[in-house]
Amino acid sequence: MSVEVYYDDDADLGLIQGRKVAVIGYGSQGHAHALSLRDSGVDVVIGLPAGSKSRPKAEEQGLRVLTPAEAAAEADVIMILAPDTAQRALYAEAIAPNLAPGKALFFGHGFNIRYGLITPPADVDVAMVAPKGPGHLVRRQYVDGKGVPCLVAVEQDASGTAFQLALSYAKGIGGTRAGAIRTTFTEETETDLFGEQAVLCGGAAALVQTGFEVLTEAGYAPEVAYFECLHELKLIVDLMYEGGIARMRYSVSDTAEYGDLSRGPRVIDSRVKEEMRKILGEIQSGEFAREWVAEDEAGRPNFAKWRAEGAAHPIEETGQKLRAMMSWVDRPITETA
Ligand SMILES: NC(=O)C1=CN([C@@H]2O[C@H](COP(=O)(O)OP(=O)(O)OC[C@H]3O[C@@H](n4cnc5c(N)ncnc54)[C@H](OP(=O)(O)O)[C@@H]3O)[C@@H](O)[C@H]2O)C=CC1
Ligand SMILES: CC[C@](O)(C(C)=O)C(=O)O
Ligand SMILES: [Mg+2]
Ligand SMILES: [Mg+2]
Repeated sequence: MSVEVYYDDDADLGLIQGRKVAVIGYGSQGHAHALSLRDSGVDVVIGLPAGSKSRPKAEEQGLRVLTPAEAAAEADVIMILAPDTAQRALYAEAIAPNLAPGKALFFGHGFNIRYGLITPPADVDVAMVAPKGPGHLVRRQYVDGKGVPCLVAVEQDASGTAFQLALSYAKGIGGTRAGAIRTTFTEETETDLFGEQAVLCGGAAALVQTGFEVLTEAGYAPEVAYFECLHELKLIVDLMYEGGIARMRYSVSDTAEYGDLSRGPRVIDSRVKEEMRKILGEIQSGEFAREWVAEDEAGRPNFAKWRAEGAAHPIEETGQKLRAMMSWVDRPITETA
């Protein structure tokens, strides 16, 4: 199945420049969207609760910060970039009362629409601009004149121009420099959850930790194991990013390539593939969404425990020491650029 990919020349920045945009939330994605839209000449206001710790970060950047309800009331386009689990209550309390015909409700991920946690009225546009990358890199790439690809979708086209408006927004954050793909809320939500669970975050982190454990438990130095299993992974993935798996295989030694071809499928075997299919099934059926919403409502006990266990893994201590010697690696995370 072929998809439509849109680039800068396909998008009219003037559409979003002609609207007032409320960015609700100023975290990883929120700061990137808000600052890049502003730098693209868009009138932006930030919506954050009164006691939010993000408020000073946005204000330091000269952005106007209101409550979510005030920002939603002022804006023509309301982009929700609060945590997925906070969006249902946020929408009911602050956004829904401030929607009116002609306004547009935007999302950075389809979770709340796909799983029926938010049901907007029929007279507003409902669209999504979902960058395929972490917010801090969305901003960094924009500043560097590059862009992170985006998925763009329209759930409800009350105005008849929702897609063009979403594409214009994507241009404002640098997405159409790299390419914006037209998709649906369902496809974005299900593939995004699958990607982060099985490959990008869950799969990659477990692979790195397990490789580190096997080497250190066999008596090898943690520093050697760290460089081998974590640091070098970025350099290997950089080659895949630039030219696919083929370019990585071109650059590594024939010995590495033979080991890759003969041993890789033993690590990621049919059992792993079957588990990936199960994970996808839990996403498609809504089981994962129900579990995550219930976990959040219970105060996130498992999330907190697993996060603490991850932070206490020996690879973190080893990495901290080694990265301290590499000023170009330990780049601080900021909500400015
Ligand atoms: N992280 C990423 O790179 C990506 C995220 N997305 C999607 O973007 C959305 C935002 O995620 P992400 O940027 O990670 O979120 P973060 O957790 O990084 O930031 C959330 C922001 O929302 C604020 N916030 C929390 N509760 C509320 C509320 N009730 N009302 C208004 N603001 C609130 C937080 O303020 P405070 O500082 O006070 O907590 C913070 O500024 C999600 O839908 C996510 O799936 C999509 C692609 C990638
Ligand atoms: C890979 C994780 C992600 O989907 C992202 C940065 O794209 C997220 O939800 O943060
Ligand atoms: Mg993602
Ligand atoms: Mg995601």
